Amino acid sequence: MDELIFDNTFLRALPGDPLADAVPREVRGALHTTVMPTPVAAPRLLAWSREMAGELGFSEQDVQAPAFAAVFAGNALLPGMQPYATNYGGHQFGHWAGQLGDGRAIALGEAIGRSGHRWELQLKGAGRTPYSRSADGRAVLRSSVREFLCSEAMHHLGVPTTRALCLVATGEAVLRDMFYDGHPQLEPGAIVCRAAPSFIRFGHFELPAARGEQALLEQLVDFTITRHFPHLTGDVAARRADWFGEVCERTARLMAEWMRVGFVHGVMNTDNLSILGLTIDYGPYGWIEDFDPDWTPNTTDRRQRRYRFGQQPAVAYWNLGRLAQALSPLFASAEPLQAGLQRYVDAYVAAERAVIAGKLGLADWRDGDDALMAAWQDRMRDAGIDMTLGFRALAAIDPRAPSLAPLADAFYDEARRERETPALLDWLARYAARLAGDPLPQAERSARMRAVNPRYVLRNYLAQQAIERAEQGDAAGIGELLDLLRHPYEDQPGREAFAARRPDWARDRPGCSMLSCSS
Ligand SMILES: Nc1ncnc2c1ncn2[C@@H]1O[C@H](COP(=O)(O)OP(=O)(O)OP(=O)(O)O)[C@@H](O)[C@H]1O
Ligand SMILES: [Mg+2]
Repeated sequence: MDELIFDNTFLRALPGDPLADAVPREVRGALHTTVMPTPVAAPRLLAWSREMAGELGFSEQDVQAPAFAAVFAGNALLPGMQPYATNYGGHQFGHWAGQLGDGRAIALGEAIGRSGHRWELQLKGAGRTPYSRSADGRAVLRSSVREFLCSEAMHHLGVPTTRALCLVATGEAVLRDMFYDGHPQLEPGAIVCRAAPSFIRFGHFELPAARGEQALLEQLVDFTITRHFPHLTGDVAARRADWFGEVCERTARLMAEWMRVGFVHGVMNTDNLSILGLTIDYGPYGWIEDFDPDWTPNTTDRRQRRYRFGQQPAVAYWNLGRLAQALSPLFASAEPLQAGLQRYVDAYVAAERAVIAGKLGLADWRDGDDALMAAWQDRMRDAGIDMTLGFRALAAIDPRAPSLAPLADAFYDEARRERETPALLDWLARYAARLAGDPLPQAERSARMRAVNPRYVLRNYLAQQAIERAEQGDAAGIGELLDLLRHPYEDQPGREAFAARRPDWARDRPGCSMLSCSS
């Protein structure tokens, strides 16, 4: 375990807070504060990612040793680890919120993986930092299970994401008012060790910009480019312009991926958008079940629905606008920033077309295919079809004799199924006609479709079942789900139940369809 090498560039290259304690405060002129994780009573390993452990050179024996749980609960450090919390701001639900920062996330350092890639390791729920404001710096088991599982599930789906190394129970209770209704309860606490090339967010740039700390902003921009976008060349002005454009493009591709798999982030504040285009902060996220572009899992956003599924690409664009505004002091004119934002639009259109062609099994996107997709989404919404099952079933449609048989298990409501059958058959006929003019042989088409339309996703109720088991002391359900979600595109004999549509009991149940921000 001691062989892991750390090279803590963020800490070394960027200005830090002269104070090193966890007293809540405004931290100016600095991007990080040295702060130790607060030790916990009884660390116990609940789950771990085989792939991430392998990348970091941890053997199964290492992982199972008590020292591993101690390190990733924040009770001990490996040589080379230098804990710190970072300083960022953000727009929350459309409003500038000022300094936020890592209030419960503590970075341990940047480890060099077996592949040569660098991984910033970060504990979420490791205790108070100067950025905790009035909160406790901790995380509950339920939100930590969800973060651990979804980080790895998204990776296996091929969606850019921060990763998770392990999940450790703290043996301590955390007080949470889950529905903000005046009924706080003690819940088991946990810590996830996340891993990513960097956790830099849009909000890291917004905060120094809002404070007029231009030199700090410039340092952060140039550090980000040098460390994380080394392929960009040219003079400083050109590199900065290209960098912003690439951030826009990566964000566009990420949005197309979320829309492809039916992921709703739930809290797309600018402090939760990664500068590397990774999915970051698995809070009150959810997966689309009965197809509804207006759905959001986040109970805090129930009325405004700012972060609803169908709105995500537009919100990302709005967030990039805030980033552009923050960066504007570094540009002689607005033109490069506007060009970058245009790159978002163009990249999103291109990525969306590729997603449409992939999900419908078309050799190439052609004029009219977006309307075909939109019509299918309308049919799924009106008929109450499960998104994952609905798309997966399309691969089994025979274009010479289209029928609804492959969709038999995808409906949530019998009456709506009956009512919408004629419209569905019309759509199938239109789809079959489109396939008739497409060069892909049927077998290849089906295989391609199954490679982009997952069979297994982290359905909200599945995560909730694993959480409830873990809360009862049996963490095995977490590992079982992770194992399933390692191969989301393969039919896994014996595991059909995990692909089934959400059971009725889970429809309106907290944790299954409604998630609280309280975590
Ligand atoms: N229990 C807590 N203690 C201290 N700070 C917290 C706590 N929960 C959230 N915060 C802080 O509130 C802000 C917004 O929280 P948000 O829910 O977006 O993030 P998060 O889930 O804690 O973390 P991350 O974005 O790192 O995944 C962040 O600054 C976060 O650190
Ligand atoms: Mg956050």
